[in-house]
Amino acid sequence: MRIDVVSIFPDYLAPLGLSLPGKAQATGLLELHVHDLRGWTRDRHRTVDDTPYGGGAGMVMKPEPWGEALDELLEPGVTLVVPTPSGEPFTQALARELATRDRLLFACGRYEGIDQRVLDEAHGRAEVREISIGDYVLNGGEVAALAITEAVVRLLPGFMGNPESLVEESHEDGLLEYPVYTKPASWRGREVPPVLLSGDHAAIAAWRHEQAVRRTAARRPDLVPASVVLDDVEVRPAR
Ligand SMILES: Nc1ccc2ncsc2c1
Repeated sequence: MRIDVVSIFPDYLAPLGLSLPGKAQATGLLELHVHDLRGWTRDRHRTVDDTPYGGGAGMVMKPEPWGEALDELLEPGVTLVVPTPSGEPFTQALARELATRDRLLFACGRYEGIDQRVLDEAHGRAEVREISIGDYVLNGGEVAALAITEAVVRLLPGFMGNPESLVEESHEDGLLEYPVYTKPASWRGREVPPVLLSGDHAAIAAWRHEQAVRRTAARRPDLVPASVVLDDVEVRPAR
């Protein structure tokens, strides 16, 4: 997979050279290119934003630099990923979908966003996915690009040493992860649940699944499959 990221803060993407994505690059599974949007500006001040038509606070990213960046990078077969608070929610299912693509191009907006005409034009010639990583206020799309990249890259075939570890993870089966324990067996008067020391793998698997369901019901009732009924789990009311 090749990933290109365009941002006015390219250094923000430096962590992609470390840990998971860094390893993928070293093994040839991932080709990563980070670009400074200002490289596609034409004026001496390298202007990337301007005031919004219709008034209002903040600035909007100008279409010209983005248009030229996409002219160069949005080649046939590239999926354009636009992190935005108004996007579709990013989920593990969407991460799996993006992991099937040959090339991703992240357009990281700042300010109040990118002139809509850039996205409208891109829709006419490429797959465009506007994606949100959550309902809170960030200053731009770079954090989302980091998160989406990590979630996608670790799904690339051959990247994770033990593919089995991908199956048990949180959200892979739609549930939150069960609680985990390691040595020592007793710590500050707190003991590891005995079932985990029993060697009974069926009992351990059953306990872990029940813990995952209980934790999901308590913290994320929206994720609990309708088929599951837990009569003794306190589910916090939706705020
Ligand atoms: N403010 C905000 C919230 C979510 C989000 N997701 C991708 S960019 C972004 C920006």
